[in-house]
Amino acid sequence: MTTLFTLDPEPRERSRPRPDAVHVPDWLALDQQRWVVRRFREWAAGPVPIRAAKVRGHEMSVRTVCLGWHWQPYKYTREATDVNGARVLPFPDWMVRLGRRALEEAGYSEVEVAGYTPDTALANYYDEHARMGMHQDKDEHSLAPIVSLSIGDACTFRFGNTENRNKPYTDLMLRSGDLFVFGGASRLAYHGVTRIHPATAPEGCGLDAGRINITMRMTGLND
Ligand SMILES: O=C(O)CCC(=O)C(=O)O
Ligand SMILES: [Fe+2]
Repeated sequence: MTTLFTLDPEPRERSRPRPDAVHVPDWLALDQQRWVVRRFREWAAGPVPIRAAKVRGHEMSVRTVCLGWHWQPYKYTREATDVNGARVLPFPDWMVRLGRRALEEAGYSEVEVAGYTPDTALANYYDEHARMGMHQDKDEHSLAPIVSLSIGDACTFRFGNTENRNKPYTDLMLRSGDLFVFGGASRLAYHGVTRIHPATAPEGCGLDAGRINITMRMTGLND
């Protein structure tokens, strides 16, 4: 039975909002979250500093730093030609291993797991006012699954359909440590972040305010 002021909330259930999309609550432990937040702070410092990408001349409210390949709306490049021209940091081996473990957790086959070699990550920072409009991740030339990790404040994540930005969609609460994987029939589903819930980051996650989201992807690009 749940009571109002319970200290240990009930474990949250795993869900599949659509075929080939899975939400795994509390996947990363607090010490792992803290470790990733430390890495995020290193990435954000450069060589390509974290920045708000411009979409059709308008700065996004989310700030992004990339690994492996630099994303700017509609393309991936090795050098951040829209920031300072520097080459982005390499994609770390530990993140490839983490991505494979995420697919395993999400129920992908051994062959799919072994073949998963993400080569770019977009690490986003949301302050309490930041949002991300409904969009498809379609600048990649590969339809390999996307692995998403969340740390810090919770958000409302809207996961929709592959046709358009409108209903049907499912609103999920992504909290610190949660994993979300979308591939296969959901790889091109529209999705976005409709709000950040301030002051919901758990003690010890390494982030006092705001939310970090990391998505790893396969670009399908060669040098
Ligand atoms: O912040 C999130 O959970 C989603 C981020 C996202 O959709 C993206 O970076 O393309
Ligand atoms: Fe996205």
